[in-house]
Amino acid sequence: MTGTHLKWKNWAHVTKLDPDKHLDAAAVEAVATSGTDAILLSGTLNVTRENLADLREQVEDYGIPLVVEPADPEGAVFEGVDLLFVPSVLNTPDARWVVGKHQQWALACPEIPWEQVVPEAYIVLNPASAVGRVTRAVCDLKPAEVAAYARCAEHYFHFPIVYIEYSGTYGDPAVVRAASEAITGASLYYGGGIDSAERAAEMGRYADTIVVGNAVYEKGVETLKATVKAVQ
Ligand SMILES: CC(C)=CCC/C(C)=C/CC/C(C)=C/CC/C(C)=C/COP(=O)(O)OP(=O)(O)O
Ligand SMILES: O=P(O)(O)OC[C@@H](O)CO
Ligand SMILES: [Mg+2]
Repeated sequence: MTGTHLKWKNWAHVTKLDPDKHLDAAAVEAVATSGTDAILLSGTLNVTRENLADLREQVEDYGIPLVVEPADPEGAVFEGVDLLFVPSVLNTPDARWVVGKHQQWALACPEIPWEQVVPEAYIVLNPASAVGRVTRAVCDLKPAEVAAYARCAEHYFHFPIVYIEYSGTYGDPAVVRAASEAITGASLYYGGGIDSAERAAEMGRYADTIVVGNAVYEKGVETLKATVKAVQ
């Protein structure tokens, strides 16, 4: 399976696994066969080439699409994965997280396989999350302000993915709804605090794709399966 042939735009449910956390083999198998459409290998802190490769080896034999979502250029590893989802954070005053890291990456690696790269427009809304702290995102935004970022992402920058990120906490459905009403062509991702079928269904009404991360570790695979069932 090559990246360009993957129908990532049809994914309704994605599971985000963190290379900095451990799952045993039974849990990995249960995630890979849960019905989730893809596995994202991603974390803001403590992701190394080693723990990323270890996690990739645990998940790679199940035939499920694998995506790396790097938090820095060192984490941009294409080996053994289908696609790279590369974030740009829109609501930060620090341009490093918009295009600066990307420029450093392009400088260091002149031969990036761009056809395997899918850019993501992140709107980071939990200031206490690792990604919120690292990027110093301005999170105190009204639904209309988030929607305006989403419109810029789609119509001005032509990002294929707009990602409403509440990592670690459950977000405001009114914000996700406003973003969904603001865009037409881009895929709307929602991630943060989804740990039940009810929350999956609520955000799944507005988002094209929901992302479940912490609940896999904190609540287990049965909960993950309930979130899959709620949106498929
Ligand atoms: C140019 C390249 C290849 C990379 C730079 C990419 C950028 C700009 C990243 C900035 C945003 C970021 C750090 C994204 C990482 C993905 C993400 C949001 C992971 C989840 O993070 P948390 O759940 O907050 O962190 P932990 O899981 O580490 O606690
Ligand atoms: O870990 P949770 O809170 O499920 O968030 C999912 C994902 O959006 C994190 O980047
Ligand atoms: Mg996390």
